[in-house]
Amino acid sequence: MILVVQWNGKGLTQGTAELLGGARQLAGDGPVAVAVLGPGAREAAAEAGAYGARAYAADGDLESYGGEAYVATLAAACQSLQPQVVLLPADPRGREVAPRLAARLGGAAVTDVIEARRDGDRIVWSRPVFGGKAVADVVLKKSPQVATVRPGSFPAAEKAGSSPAEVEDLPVSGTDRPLRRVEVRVADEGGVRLEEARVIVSGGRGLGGPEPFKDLEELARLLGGAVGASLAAVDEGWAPPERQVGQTGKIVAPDLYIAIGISGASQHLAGIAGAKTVVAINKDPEAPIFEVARLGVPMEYQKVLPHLIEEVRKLKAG
Ligand SMILES: Cc1cc2nc3c(=O)[nH]c(=O)nc-3n(C[C@H](O)[C@H](O)[C@H](O)COP(=O)(O)OP(=O)(O)OC[C@H]3O[C@@H](n4cnc5c(N)ncnc54)[C@H](O)[C@@H]3O)c2cc1C
Repeated sequence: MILVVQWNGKGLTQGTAELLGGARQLAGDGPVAVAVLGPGAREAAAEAGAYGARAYAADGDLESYGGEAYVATLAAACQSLQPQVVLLPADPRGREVAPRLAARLGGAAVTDVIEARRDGDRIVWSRPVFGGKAVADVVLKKSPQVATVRPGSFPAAEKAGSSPAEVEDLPVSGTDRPLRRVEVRVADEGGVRLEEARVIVSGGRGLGGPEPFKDLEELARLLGGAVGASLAAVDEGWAPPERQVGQTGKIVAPDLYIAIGISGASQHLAGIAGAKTVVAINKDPEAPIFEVARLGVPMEYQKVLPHLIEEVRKLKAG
């Protein structure tokens, strides 16, 4: 069995549909299952039926107990379900849980997977290394194989129907530890979430100040996308930290990534390795961003951006 995990219970997410797509590829004719952990998990898990997957739910407040509740609950589930592979989202929770879960089950973990394929009995997991400059193929020698998968790595599974799955309950464990959450502060991301955006318009230090980010927002709005930023722009206070793209920010995989005034440092590129098309506007024709850009505009952005916005506006109107 291949077990796909989702952390919260508000319906099955796009990310889970992608993990299900990957699970289906790797499972061949074998069974695929979804486990949803958190409040509302039962309802969300039932949607797995539409994908022909089995459904499990640990419906309860795990978040208050930190990573331990997720690890303990999943470990107990894996001990009874015996999956060969567990797929987790490559988000902060997934990065925390994957190695701990693998260690507890005597398995092995691989993080930040961007591709996976069957090679006979083995699964070959591909993950970026050296800040995205190279890709390593990894074969895990212990089972279960626990992998965190970056968004956009697999095409989302198609729904085969709409009938809800029978949901089996998983007991919630790990809530008897001394760690308790005292407060939650939710960052107001407003609009489209970076991780789910199909289009991202990102700005860097080359914008020269916070004002031009309003134009980036306008372009992103017209394209139905989200605004991103380099670490330099975030450090300057021109964009909030939750907008940072890169090695220490968000890992994104949009269809279109427009980088404006961003040099293309390896730490930034590490966050956009999964972008399908990169467009760069940068006044320095030698900027490394052009090495990954399919379309490059080696000009000052002030001379390009207003026209770009105007053209998109016309196209949308016409
Ligand atoms: C451990 C570590 C982790 C890091 N993590 C991240 C991360 O997650 N994300 C990240 O982004 N960075 C990260 N960095 C920082 C990274 O190394 C770079 O410093 C940063 O990405 C640079 O941001 P930038 O491209 O906006 O700025 P710069 O490198 O200063 O580039 C600005 C660019 O704008 C261009 N420009 C200037 N004026 C104009 C104009 N008028 N029109 C058009 N172009 C113009 C310039 O030619 C230049 O190429 C990390 C660094 C370290 C050491």
